[in-house]
Amino acid sequence: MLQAISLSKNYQSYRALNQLNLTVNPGEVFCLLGQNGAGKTTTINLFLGFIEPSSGKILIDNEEISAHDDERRKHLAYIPEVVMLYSNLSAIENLDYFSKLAGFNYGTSSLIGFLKQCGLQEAAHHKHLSGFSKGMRQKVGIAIALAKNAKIILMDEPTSGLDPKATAEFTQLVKQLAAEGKSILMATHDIFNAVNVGSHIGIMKQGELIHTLKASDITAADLQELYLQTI
Ligand SMILES: Nc1ncnc2c1ncn2[C@@H]1O[C@H](COP(=O)(O)OP(=O)(O)OP(=O)(O)O)[C@@H](O)[C@H]1O
Repeated sequence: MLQAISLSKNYQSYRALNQLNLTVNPGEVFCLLGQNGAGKTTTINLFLGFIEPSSGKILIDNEEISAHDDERRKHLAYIPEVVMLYSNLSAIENLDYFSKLAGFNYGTSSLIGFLKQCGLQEAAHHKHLSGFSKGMRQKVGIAIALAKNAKIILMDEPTSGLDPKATAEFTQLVKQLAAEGKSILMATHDIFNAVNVGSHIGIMKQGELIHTLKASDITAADLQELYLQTI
């Protein structure tokens, strides 16, 4: 379980995040919406330990973690908008490399199993990443998260720039991860996808979480209206 308690971040005198309270339980997909500059990436970067909070707490499984707690952050995986992998290595080689970095040494059949679970077509398993689409890279990124046995997955605008089929495949995969008990926090600009994939939705404005809703309680059209009224 991932939690922020009164989490705030200042960049010099600018308050980028103000007193954020947020919980993502196992099996939940929390989608963060908000205009450019609302504080979504700042939130994700704080959870990842890329930046230090000015005040407030971050908890994983009810235990507070510091910005430098790399050991406890092993439970976290990160899927950015563009998954950074080695273009001159194949999907299997990338997966093997990043798994080993996280302390896991898998045989080829297990590595193939992770890639298959993420829907990467078999013909691509041994191909260099240089020819991969954005959607294919994301599948490898998620395979790495699975191989790391991450309980919590943070995603920053993962469907931005994906075509509708790749978005649908990605959405299906995220639902599958949640069904397996992962806690997922996703920053997105895609209101339709937030309702589709999210269990919970937050709308941020100027560093504050203004609304938190259950996705089952709102339609995409109503969410869009609420979003436009809020921002
Ligand atoms: N390193 C930094 N130094 C100063 N200000 C920053 C820094 N990083 C972010 N900010 C500011 O903090 C605010 C929140 O930025 P953040 O990137 O979290 O927004 P966001 O909601 O992720 O936006 P987007 O949708 O464009 O990704 C913005 O006003 C941004 O300019």
